[in-house]
This record gives sequence, C-alpha cells and structure tokens, in this order.
Amino acid sequence: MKILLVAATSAEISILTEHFRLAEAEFMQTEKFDILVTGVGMTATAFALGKHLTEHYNLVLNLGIAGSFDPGIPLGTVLNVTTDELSELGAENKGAFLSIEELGFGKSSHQAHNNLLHSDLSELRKVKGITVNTVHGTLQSINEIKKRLNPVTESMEGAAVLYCCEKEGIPCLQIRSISNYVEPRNKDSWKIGLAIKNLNEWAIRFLTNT
Ligand SMILES: O=C(O)c1cccc(C(=O)CC[C@H]2O[C@@H](n3cnc4c(=O)[nH]cnc43)[C@H](O)[C@@H]2O)c1
Repeated sequence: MKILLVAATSAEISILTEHFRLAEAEFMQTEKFDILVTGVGMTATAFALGKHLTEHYNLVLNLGIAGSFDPGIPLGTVLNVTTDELSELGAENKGAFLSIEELGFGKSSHQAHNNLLHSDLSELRKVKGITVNTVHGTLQSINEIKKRLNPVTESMEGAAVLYCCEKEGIPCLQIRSISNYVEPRNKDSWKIGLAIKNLNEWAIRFLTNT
C-alpha cells in the first residue's frame, strides 16, 4: 500500500517528519508513503494535488489541525472527518444562502471513501466538517453556519482533498486534531502544540502499522 500524506503546513506534520528522519521539503518520498505539503487553503491544495495525485497511490491521508464547533470535544482530540462540505460555495439570495446544488452547478458535500478496517481508525470518532476560505470569527456567522449545516469541524483544505480523491477514484482519509474552538477569534486560547502532538502520534502509529 502506497500512501500520499497531505498536509497544509510542514509544522502540522513536524513530529512525524522528524520521527521518520525526513529532510523537510514540499514533496518527500519514502518506500511506504510520500508527503505533500500543499500550503494553506483549497486553491493551494487542489493545485498541489493536481500535480501529484496519480493512480500510483492506494490511499490519500489528509492530516491537519482544525477548529471545533462543539465545545464538548476536548482540544487535542483526533477525529476522522468522513464528510466535508464546501460551505461557502453558492450564492446569497435576499438574506438566504443558495448552495451549489440549489444553483444546479454540482455538489458541495464530499465523502472520504475508503474500505479501511484499521484498528487505529476504530478509536476515532467520525464527524462532519466544513471547509472555508474565511475562518468563522463572529457569533452571527457561527450561529448561521451551525443552523444551516451543523458541522463539527472547520478546516481550510479538507473538502478540496476529498473532492480531488473522488475525481480520481482514490481512497481517502481525513484525520484532524482539534486546536481551537470556532468562536470569536482568540488565538491565545488555541492549543496548536497539543493538537499537533496528538495528530502526529496517531499518524506515526497508523503509518507504522499499515
Ligand atoms: O501558529 C502556529 O504555530 C501554527 C502552527 C501550525 C499550523 C498553524 C495554522 O494556523 C495552520 C492553519 C491550518 O489550520 C487549520 N485550522 C485550524 N483551526 C481552524 C479553524 O478554526 N478554522 C479553519 N481552519 C482551521 C486550517 O486547515 C489551516 O490550514 C499555526
């Protein structure tokens, strides 16, 4: 099984690259897995995957940190984001939002298709995420998106990875560790170090056991 591991920033997978003694680069190759560091956001992610995603890979593993809409999920929790929605793709219509489905131009919701029965996966809660260009940071926009889509996580790349994998028919897994709650912006309360540590420990186990 050859895996393409995809992350937005090298910082999010730094413990893993150190563990496997890899010299940091945008694209790293090993016998069992390759690593692609795309840059933050959907455009950078789709561009990088457009260049590197081939049938050569049996699985794409998207790793990253994320925000949680659910205050009951402890920071540092690692989650399996199985459904991810391009929540901003659509049109405003007199105070309401029309999705890309309603406009008749495609679909906004994407699935992480795979048939993995891996023991390291069974411990993770499966959740629904949204992917955004603008991180939610006001009570009004947070309440609106909760009411419209009721997501658990928010990232800036997830749905783009799932979209590319769906298009190429390549199995996919999105694993995210919660670094912060989606709330009026307060970066001081983010626990990025804890989220990266837990994410990387999970990924090292998964890559070692696969
Ligand atoms: O400040 C740092 O030390 C630092 C280290 C590593 C990564 C970061 C990032 O800010 C990564 C951006 C990355 O994080 C995802 N993310 C995290 N929380 C949220 C959120 O609440 N809403 C949307 N995206 C979030 C996102 O996928 C970015 O790619 C900083």
